[in-house]
Amino acid sequence: MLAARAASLLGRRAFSTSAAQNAAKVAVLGAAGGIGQPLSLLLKANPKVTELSLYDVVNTPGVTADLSHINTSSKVSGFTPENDGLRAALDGCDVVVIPAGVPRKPGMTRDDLFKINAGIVRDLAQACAETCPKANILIISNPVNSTVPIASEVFKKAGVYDPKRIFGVTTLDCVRASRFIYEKSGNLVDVPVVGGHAGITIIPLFSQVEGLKLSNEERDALTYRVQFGGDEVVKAKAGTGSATLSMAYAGARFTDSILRATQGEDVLEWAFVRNDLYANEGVNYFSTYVRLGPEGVKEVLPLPDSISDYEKDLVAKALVELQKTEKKGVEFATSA
Ligand SMILES: NC(=O)C1=CN([C@@H]2O[C@H](COP(=O)(O)OP(=O)(O)OC[C@H]3O[C@@H](n4cnc5c(N)ncnc54)[C@H](O)[C@@H]3O)[C@@H](O)[C@H]2O)C=CC1
Ligand SMILES: O=C([O-])CC(=O)C(=O)O
Repeated sequence: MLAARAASLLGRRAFSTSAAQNAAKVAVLGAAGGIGQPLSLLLKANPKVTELSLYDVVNTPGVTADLSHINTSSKVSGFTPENDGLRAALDGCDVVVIPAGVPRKPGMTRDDLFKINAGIVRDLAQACAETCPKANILIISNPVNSTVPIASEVFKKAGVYDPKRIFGVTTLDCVRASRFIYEKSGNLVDVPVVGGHAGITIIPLFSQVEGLKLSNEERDALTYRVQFGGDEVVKAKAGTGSATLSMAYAGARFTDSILRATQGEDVLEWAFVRNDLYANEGVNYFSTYVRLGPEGVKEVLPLPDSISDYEKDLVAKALVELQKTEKKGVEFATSA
């Protein structure tokens, strides 16, 4: 019954009604924020999470007390910077989800967040590298196209880098693309979205959706809507932030995928990870279909040969941008 309720909260997949077989400690860094709170709620409702560790620079005790009254079996603990709280939060973690940092206001690009969020992600990654180097690190903080390279460089410097375990969470792009196609066709289908997570680097592959027929005008409009879906929310929130609830949903889905893979299930997800698909063009991180296993990324799948010429052109444009944002992240992390 409880598991069924949790499943309906997460919406996408049904959970087994038996208790979780494997222990899984999940930390949320930035847990008191707009994404952090609903994400932590969804993780509290996920029976695969046996321990939930919440960290934020403010307001963690209240969020922790609140969530700890929910009658699922996981233990919830809250931490602040006092008493080396970050290390305590990360101790023994299997998965660390990072939505810490500032969100956009109207008129800003995700890259405008670099000035503040780059340092936040660098410092949190440093603590992860020292405290839980084998955990899967799920980065939500923008600009993802730079923060993933930053975290990777921090892990390299610390001598504990495993590219199979650092992920940029691009799931919201797939969730949006799926919803927008549903609004058009009435069919709820997965839509591959590849590339990166900012404007023109976000590439929905509508050609890969079986049976979907779009005119060129419809394809252009839907592509634009997926690429700039984040801006729609930023505009509607009128200065109070960016997507939080849909991101929490997407982050909970991706975390659940990682946990299912950890427990031995064969899972496919789209994620922004280190790979060689476009390394010849100076792009070492690219969101693509990845097969997940107990050790993180088990296989990186290339884009299908059958993508359209229109989509190939979008990939070419995205690579130019991705090369720059990766370089910016690497230079930041290696310069100190
Ligand atoms: N990857 C994606 O698809 C998406 C990414 N985002 C990004 O997620 C980030 C968070 O967004 P919101 O939750 O809306 O922002 P928010 O401002 O509501 O929450 C951020 C939280 O991070 C905390 N924080 C700041 N510095 C910290 C530190 N050093 N350690 C721990 N916690 C710290 C803040 O106290 C705050 O509670 C933003 O960078 C935003 O752009 C947002 C939506 C989608
Ligand atoms: O648009 C933003 O700034 C937040 C984000 O990444 C998204 O909603 O996709």
